[in-house]
Amino acid sequence: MHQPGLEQERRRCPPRPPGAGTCPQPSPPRAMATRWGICSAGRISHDFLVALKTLPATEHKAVAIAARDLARAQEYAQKHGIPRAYGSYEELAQDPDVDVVYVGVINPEHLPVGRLFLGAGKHVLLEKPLGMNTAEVRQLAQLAQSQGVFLMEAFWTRFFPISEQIRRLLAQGAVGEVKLISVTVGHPMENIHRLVEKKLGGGAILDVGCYGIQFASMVLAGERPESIVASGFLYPSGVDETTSVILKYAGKRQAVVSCTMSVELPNQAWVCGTKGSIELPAPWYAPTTMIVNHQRHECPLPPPPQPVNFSNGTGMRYEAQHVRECLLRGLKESPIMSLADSELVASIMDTVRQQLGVTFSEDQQG
Ligand SMILES: NC(=O)C1=CN([C@@H]2O[C@H](COP(=O)(O)OP(=O)(O)OC[C@H]3O[C@@H](n4cnc5c(N)ncnc54)[C@H](OP(=O)(O)O)[C@@H]3O)[C@@H](O)[C@H]2O)C=CC1
Ligand SMILES: O=C(O)[C@H](O)[C@H](O)[C@H](O)CO
Repeated sequence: MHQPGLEQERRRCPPRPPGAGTCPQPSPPRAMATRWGICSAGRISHDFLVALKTLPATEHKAVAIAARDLARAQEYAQKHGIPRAYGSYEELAQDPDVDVVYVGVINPEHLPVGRLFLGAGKHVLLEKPLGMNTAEVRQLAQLAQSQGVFLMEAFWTRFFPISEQIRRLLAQGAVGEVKLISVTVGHPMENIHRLVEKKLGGGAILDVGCYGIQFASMVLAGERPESIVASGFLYPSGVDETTSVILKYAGKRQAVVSCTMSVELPNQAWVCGTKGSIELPAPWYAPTTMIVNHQRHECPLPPPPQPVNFSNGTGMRYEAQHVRECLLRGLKESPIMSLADSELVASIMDTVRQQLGVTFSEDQQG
């Protein structure tokens, strides 16, 4: 499963300190390309493949793709120049030439599909939310640990150069003590079947609210809130439509996250501190601009070589680069999006869903 070149490189590269971030510039060619397997021929898998094409082919190669239907896997393989297509995820798991699998399946499948690849000894980059609840996140984290493989939740937001700069600015005290984090995230998405159906793991909290919660967690360096208060509305299907969450932290600090699937929100984020503020314009969760103490900074993305489904979709290049860096260093989890942080985000979402009365069948399973 491991490439000899990568193993050698691992020995040469000492781990970087947590929070050091990923270099936004293309890194010089080192060792062999990271060989990606792609699990699913869905919308986000398409964007991930386009994002990989914005990186040097000497560093990132999509070598195989699997979908539940072979014809769709073949269609994606042809569109994206991927050498091998499989009609089952199991075949991808057994491909010895795949180093790391990008998993872009619907939420309730994250646990079983994640288990399949981790169990086969593959490194895994698994779409958000890592699990349907904290128990699922723990199961995946434990399996990755026992298998000695890398696992990361694909919160792409954290790996944009702007996010790296935010972490640096906060550490330098550029806005003083953070007092309020304010985030809105939401679009009209009621026409997306997987988002309104309970058995498909729908609802705004798991789909987009998670971005706001992980952002608060990043800004406050993984601190656990003292209290969580949520208020919202559900669809008749039992998944959440619109929710606002107040996370209260020690020392009179708050994060306020509003999310919805029914209307377009401003999709902006603010971090307000005792000495200034950081503002992220829309779409803040895929940030290419920030305004720090009234000064604007831009960090544009390379143009997509093919059309993408999601705004700034090529921004997934940064998480892919980060995964490669982690693998080169022999890390089993990311210092930027740790499994403890995934667990914290999941546990906050569990509490929010409990307060709203949103329960999935996965919540009943121990
Ligand atoms: N980081 C980001 O910006 C984004 C992340 N996401 C995340 O990615 C995941 C997928 O979202 P998206 O690509 O929009 O969704 P799609 O509906 O486009 O694709 C989901 C894929 O899930 C697979 N799947 C596996 N089991 C089932 C099942 N029982 N029913 C339906 N589909 C199944 C299918 O794979 P197959 O092709 O094998 O049939 C399908 O292609 C979600 O977890 C979402 O949260 C989504 C959008 C943006
Ligand atoms: O992460 C995302 O951006 C989401 O899953 C989208 O909100 C969703 O696919 C609707 O476009």
